[in-house]
Amino acid sequence: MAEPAPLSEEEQTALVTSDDPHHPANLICELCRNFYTLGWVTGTGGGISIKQDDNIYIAPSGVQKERLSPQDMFVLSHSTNTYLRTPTPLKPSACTPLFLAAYAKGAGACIHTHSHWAVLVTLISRGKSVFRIANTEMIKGIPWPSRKKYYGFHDTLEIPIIENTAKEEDLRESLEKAIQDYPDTSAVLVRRHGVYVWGDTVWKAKTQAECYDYLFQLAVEMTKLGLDPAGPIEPVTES
Ligand SMILES: CSCCC(=O)C(=O)COP(=O)(O)O
Ligand SMILES: [Zn+2]
Repeated sequence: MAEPAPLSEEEQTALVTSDDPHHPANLICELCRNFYTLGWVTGTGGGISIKQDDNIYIAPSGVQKERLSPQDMFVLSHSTNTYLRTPTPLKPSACTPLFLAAYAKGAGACIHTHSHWAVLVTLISRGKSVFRIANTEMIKGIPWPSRKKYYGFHDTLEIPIIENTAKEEDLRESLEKAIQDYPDTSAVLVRRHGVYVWGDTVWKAKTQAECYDYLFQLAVEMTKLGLDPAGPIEPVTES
């Protein structure tokens, strides 16, 4: 099939220009400012990508994510895997292959954070390739696709952990394997690095990223107190 003709300058600009605050190009800027205040995307690392119909919106690499403007956004066609918009002299996020792995699973948005809690949870998991937590209210914010429901309070949530690589883009293979091994997961932790979280929509991805981050913090604090995040509920012995 012939390559589609490249878009004109005006057409490329139109892809990222909208008064609608919910337009992906606007939303990525707003959410990155919020995520920066949470410590999720500081020092240019981390970010978010949003898919609208066939168009995937991606921020540039190596720029301060809290200072993005809609005109900085790359737009990739999912079906043809070609860029519709490439704002020079920028490069698309190094997380792009990882975002694409989430889109291959049917996601509508993918968030990558460098949250301390995500990093610490991979460290307390010492050499394990999965993190587990159970009997915690915020587990109920995480979908369980094969059961067509959300996890329940008493369920054990498992999040795969992969090892970091020198270059972000080289994580793709092990992230895809983790998704294969844990087909119900909507997050993959990267040891000493952070986490990728995806959801059906941008709002679901955001809610899930918040629930995961809460669970990671809780697990780290529980472990410091000598409590097992995946342990059973203690029976009540005194009235
Ligand atoms: C100091 S950030 C190191 C690279 C990284 O982990 C990352 O998430 C950067 O992504 P970018 O979108 O800036 O390519
Ligand atoms: Zn990163």
